[in-house]
Amino acid sequence: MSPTELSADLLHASDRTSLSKDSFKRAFIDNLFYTQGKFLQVATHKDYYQALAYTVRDRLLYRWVSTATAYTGQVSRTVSYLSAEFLMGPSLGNTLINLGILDEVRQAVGELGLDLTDLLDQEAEPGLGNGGLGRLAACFIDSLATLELPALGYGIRYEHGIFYQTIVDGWQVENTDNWLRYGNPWEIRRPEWSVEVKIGGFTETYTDTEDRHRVRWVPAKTVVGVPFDSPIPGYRVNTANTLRLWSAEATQSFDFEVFNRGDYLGAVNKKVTSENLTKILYPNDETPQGKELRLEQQYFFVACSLHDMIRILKGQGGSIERFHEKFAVQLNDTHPAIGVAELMRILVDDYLLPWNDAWSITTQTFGYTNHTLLPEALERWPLDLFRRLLPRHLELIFEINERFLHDVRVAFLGDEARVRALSLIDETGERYVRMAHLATVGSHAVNGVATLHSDLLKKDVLADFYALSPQKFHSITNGVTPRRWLALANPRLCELFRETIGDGWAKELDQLRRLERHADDAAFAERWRAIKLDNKRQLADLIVQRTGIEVDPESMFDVQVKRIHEYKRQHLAVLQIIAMYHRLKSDPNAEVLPRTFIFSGKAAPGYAIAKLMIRLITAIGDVINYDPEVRGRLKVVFMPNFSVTTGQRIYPGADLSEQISLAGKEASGTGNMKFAMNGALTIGTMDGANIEICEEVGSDNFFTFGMTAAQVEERRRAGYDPREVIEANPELHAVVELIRNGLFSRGDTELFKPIIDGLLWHDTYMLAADYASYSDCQLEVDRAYRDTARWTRMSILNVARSGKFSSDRSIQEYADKIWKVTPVSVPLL
Ligand SMILES: [N-]=[N+]=N[C@]1([C@H](N)O)O[C@H](CO)[C@@H](O)[C@H](O)[C@H]1O
Repeated sequence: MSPTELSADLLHASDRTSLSKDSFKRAFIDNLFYTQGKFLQVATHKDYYQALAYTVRDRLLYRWVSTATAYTGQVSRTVSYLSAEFLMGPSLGNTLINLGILDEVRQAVGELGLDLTDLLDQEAEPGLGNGGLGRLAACFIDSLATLELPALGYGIRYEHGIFYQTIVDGWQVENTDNWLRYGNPWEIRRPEWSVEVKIGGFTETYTDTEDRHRVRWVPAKTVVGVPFDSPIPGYRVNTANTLRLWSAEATQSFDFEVFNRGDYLGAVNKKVTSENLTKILYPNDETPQGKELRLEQQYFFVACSLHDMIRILKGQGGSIERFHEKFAVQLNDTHPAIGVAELMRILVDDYLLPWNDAWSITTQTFGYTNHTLLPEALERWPLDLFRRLLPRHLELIFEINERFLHDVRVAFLGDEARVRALSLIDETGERYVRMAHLATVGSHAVNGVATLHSDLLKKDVLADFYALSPQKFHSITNGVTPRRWLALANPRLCELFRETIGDGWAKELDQLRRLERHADDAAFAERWRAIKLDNKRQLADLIVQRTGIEVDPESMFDVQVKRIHEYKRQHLAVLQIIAMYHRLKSDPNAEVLPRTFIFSGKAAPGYAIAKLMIRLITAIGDVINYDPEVRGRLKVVFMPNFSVTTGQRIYPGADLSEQISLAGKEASGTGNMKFAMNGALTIGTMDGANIEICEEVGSDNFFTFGMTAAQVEERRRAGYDPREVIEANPELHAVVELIRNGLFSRGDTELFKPIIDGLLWHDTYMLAADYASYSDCQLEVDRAYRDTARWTRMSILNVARSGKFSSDRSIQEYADKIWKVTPVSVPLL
């Protein structure tokens, strides 16, 4: 009997694969005892959670092993998704949804006197990402598994993820995240697949025994990359792909010799410095941290991942010349772009492939996704730092550049300006390596993450590359997984779906379109409203619990949750709220539609204006929320610590989704999609994916305002003076004066001066220019909300027409257009 048959037999024999309620109860008690060493009476909620996690994990491992067996057997073409961030969120709930056992497990633990919701809340959230880019990676690997596409997610196992945000005296305070405090039942350490990574040092050429010219890289130090694997189950399929996160460890954890010389710190120095490599996630969204450690982190996980892919290829008898046939490697932004040079180093230096063969394999292997147009977000590394950390890679990048610019000169004879613009090397200042250029030249496919964004990429940031190789450029609009963002986050609404259209929508989101025929059904609309109100009540409970602020679930919940950034314009919403407050103060008996403004989001610790924007939000709340004349008709809440878990609680309870970035700045947005599919209506600019949401749901079910991206450019070209605009708009002028005079800062006119001065003298993100249109649009929102039947109909149609925004659709496009990969069905062992 073969090992596979034997293990299949043993697996079937054990009770640890069964999904039945009773097997669960038995296994749960077993794990509580044998894993946690506790029994029901003395166990803590953490113990119960851990025991349940291990019980569910067993069922997952069964699929994981079955999947690995299927893939090994078939040498299937595999997607490798390289991302410095994976914002996974808690695993237990999502796994129960994808295995289709949520109800059984809820019942099983219920019969043991426990509440599944409590246990779900025990799980620490792995915050291994900053925002949209990291969460997109998580949604994508969920869809890859659900579509039964062989895939590996490769990233970094940060010991400390994104900071835990608390609000103290109205200010953001960053607290170290300790997601690993109680261990992580969802990962398995795989030391057997460790990789040694070189860093620093120098290169030297030599002639080897076969008289061949070779280059040797003599590193200054080596670090060991240890993989931690987590199973990624697809929805209602047997497939469980792998997320492989690399952790840095020392080649030698304790140097006895140094210790014997009485230098204890010296003895552990290697261990400490090595582990520092994956100690913490850089908390910046859109603003690269030009720190040495950041480049080391990027090279470390990319080097480990490429080494690991070659191990897998070799393990299946594959040859290096066919690496690109086995692996389709996607670069999630430029953070892993060093991969282009690393694969060339391996192919040329280690496998001695001729340059052109190596380059052909490399360019056929990589695809590059750009996620931002913000110039300050495009990574470029100083040559000195590069030379010091990665001397061989810099040599290779120069070679790549020389050959590339030769082609450019042939294509654009005598156009040296274009040569400078396209070069991988920015010759200004201390000279830099442009990572977006390396990624673009080294890939066979480049894509933006929404139609407008991809157009602007072709017209602007990568225009010269588009002119050179238009065939490389694609557009694949982002998506989000309906499993976490609907099935798990909004069970009430999904129950109504089940009764009305069945539950095929979770795998085929376009099926939601069947709800359209119920949009005018009064009884259905009544239920729809009742569900939204219940979700709002639940959100109101969370708000008072987290902030102490009482809010009225009957009021309109007007929500803006995302990273704090000037281009996302949370401060535009603040200006409008102050105008509403001002209007109310000038006529307290005016008929005002009660609104609760809910903000949430983290500011990068070094981004002072963003932190001041949070302070402004809490400051206006401190005044408005306790102003007796307002009588609770306006409430402003800043919910601390926006995360995947918090998002799951907020999206189902929102009425209005604020997507108000300056057109041309938000590449896509993904929160906008989560709101729409949970029945919130959007007030938004024609930016990123807002445009496509508006197209799908219909412009009469979307509140549009503001300049388009073209109008923004036009206005900027024509010369933009924000003071002129503010002077000309009495309401806006009054609002600016109220802030300037310290109404929201106990008379301190200095506190918000940086924001006011920014507005008056620069207004980089054109708040003043879009203010009037935004303010008018909010009045339109009021009118629509008063017409309950109309609002409910719009809400139903937003959900019914949000099918496009499933990450399954995005991934199918990547598979068809870029990766050329096909599903592999996995038989259970
Ligand atoms: N980095 N980055 N970019 C972003 C987000 N900030 O993470 O990627 C997200 C995922 O593509 C986009 O939705 C969002 O618009 C864009 O700003």
